[in-house]
Amino acid sequence: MHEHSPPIVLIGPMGSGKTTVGKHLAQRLGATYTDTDDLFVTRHGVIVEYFITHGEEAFRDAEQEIVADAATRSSSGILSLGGGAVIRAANREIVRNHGYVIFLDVSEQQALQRLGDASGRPVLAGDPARNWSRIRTERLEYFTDSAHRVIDTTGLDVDDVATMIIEGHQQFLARNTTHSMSENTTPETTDQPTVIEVSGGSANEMHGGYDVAIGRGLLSRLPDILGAQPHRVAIILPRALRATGDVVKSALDEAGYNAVLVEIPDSEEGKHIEVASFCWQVLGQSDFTRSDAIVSVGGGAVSDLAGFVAATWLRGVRVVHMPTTLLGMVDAAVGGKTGINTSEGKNLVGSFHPPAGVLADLDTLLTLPKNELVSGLAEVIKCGFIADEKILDLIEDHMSQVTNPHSAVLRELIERAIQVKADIVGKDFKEASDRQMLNYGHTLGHAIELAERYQYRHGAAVAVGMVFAAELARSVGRLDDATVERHKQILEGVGLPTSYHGDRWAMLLDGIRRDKKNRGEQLRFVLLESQGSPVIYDVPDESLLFAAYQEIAD
Ligand SMILES: NC(=O)c1ccc[n+]([C@@H]2O[C@H](COP(=O)([O-])OP(=O)(O)OC[C@H]3O[C@@H](n4cnc5c(N)ncnc54)[C@H](O)[C@@H]3O)[C@@H](O)[C@H]2O)c1
Ligand SMILES: O=C(O)C(=O)C[C@@H](O)[C@H](O)[C@H](O)COP(=O)(O)O
Repeated sequence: MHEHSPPIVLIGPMGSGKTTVGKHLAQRLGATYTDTDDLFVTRHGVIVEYFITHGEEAFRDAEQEIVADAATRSSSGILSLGGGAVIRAANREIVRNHGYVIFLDVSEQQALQRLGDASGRPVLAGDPARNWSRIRTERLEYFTDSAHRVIDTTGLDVDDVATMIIEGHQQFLARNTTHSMSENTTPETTDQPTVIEVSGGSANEMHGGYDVAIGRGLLSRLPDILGAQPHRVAIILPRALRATGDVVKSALDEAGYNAVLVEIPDSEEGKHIEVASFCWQVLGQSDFTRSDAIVSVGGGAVSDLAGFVAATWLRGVRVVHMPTTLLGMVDAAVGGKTGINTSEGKNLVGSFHPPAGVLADLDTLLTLPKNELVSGLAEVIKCGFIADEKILDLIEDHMSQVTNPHSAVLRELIERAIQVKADIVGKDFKEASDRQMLNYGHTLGHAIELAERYQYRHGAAVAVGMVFAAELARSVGRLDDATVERHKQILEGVGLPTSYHGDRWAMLLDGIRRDKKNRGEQLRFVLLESQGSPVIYDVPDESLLFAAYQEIAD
């Protein structure tokens, strides 16, 4: 580590690995390691005793002095902050202005495993699991607020976490050679974006084509896509992405638009008619006209809902998607399908409404939890099986890199998956024929999501659905054993499920009967006849489905 590099500051809840990762990082970088809790003990004695004798306020005052000293004195090195230090706004500002701040997060289960019997942690006494969760939740906003980057350390090896931090730190330094650190909320472009066109002009054409840009620091492109016409812009986003939304809003306000933030419930909770109705209300009260525009910032649930609102408000206004999940980038934001769920099923109400453009900023993936990256990989793998085998080869050859948001492999996977989708959507926007192939794995997948009341990740459900489709294809003599096995190997390899509860068939069949590909009583599936050759299969007899289900039932 260069002697004048800003310190790497680790924050996070108990058990997230601050000490272990911090010491390991210091060793790898030949840097110093400082822990504010250790400094506290050296200056004031045992923390718990100080806390009890002097009270929390006095403890936080003393801790604040230590944080200020440690952050400003160390021009380099690794600094680990006591878990509660982020409660003080002053501490958050100090570390953010003086260092590269990493929020190490962790699951409750893994934190408790790491903490052992937690006897040295009086704040966990009584019910460690409940107390740990409560404390993490209370501090979550502060952690997120202070951090330049979030890393979920659950299940990760300490050396891998260190590598992610070192790579991130190098990029951070590169970005800050010409900017002060406090300006670092919007990462700067360090490379050329890739632009993939989704062409219009097919028989069922209803748009003139649009671009999907993939790269870093793409926000500056937004005004160009919106154009001069819109006066008002509604940025639809979930609460969790408020900080990103603020940055987008400032950029739009600076560019002369009148931008409003419209916060909606997270994930599938947002894909409801009540939420659409709330958005229509905001647009109405803000006097949104036909020349105004909507920007979605978030995952697939947000682009589906925001796209639906854009499609229906005044019978259609412009929408630009800024996907912030892998799944959103490679799939949901790309093809102009919009929709909401009803209590009977997934995406049952919706519309085809092309975006004016899509900005897939890879830097947003830096904060995405690993399970969400894994979920997005299901749609990438789907594109591999239905069209581009190189996707599968890349994943098999670089398994450890596919969830690393910095890796060139992940970027190539994203670009290839988008290309597959763009090629299909460009020819059949309204799903009259070939577009149905993008539904590979979704017939059972959507039924699982419904059965799970949308508490199951979309990608995970699609993964199970693809293995089911592969088993069905094998059982009717369409697909060879090796390709079926390849489904299981690759999906399991990245951490996706390939089986589902044996006792849920009746419930799943209900969902399958409501799939949009069915015609009348005829159930239809997308099956593979070989790698890269999907077809529509009219199911001649429901008992075939049940038999295939036995192959994936656990
Ligand atoms: N329209 C389409 O063509 C299409 C295609 C595929 C999927 N979909 C739909 O997309 C939805 C799934 O999308 P998804 O997997 O993106 O899920 P999601 O939108 O629910 O997002 C997953 C979670 O990640 C959080 N998040 C988003 N960006 C983040 C970031 N940068 N850092 C940290 N957290 C972040 C969200 O707040 C949310 O909690 C489903 O509803 C599915 O039906 C639609
Ligand atoms: O773009 C498409 O077409 C797809 O089918 C992509 C799917 O991955 C996606 O999940 C889509 O939302 C499913 O659409 P639906 O029509 O089955 O609701």
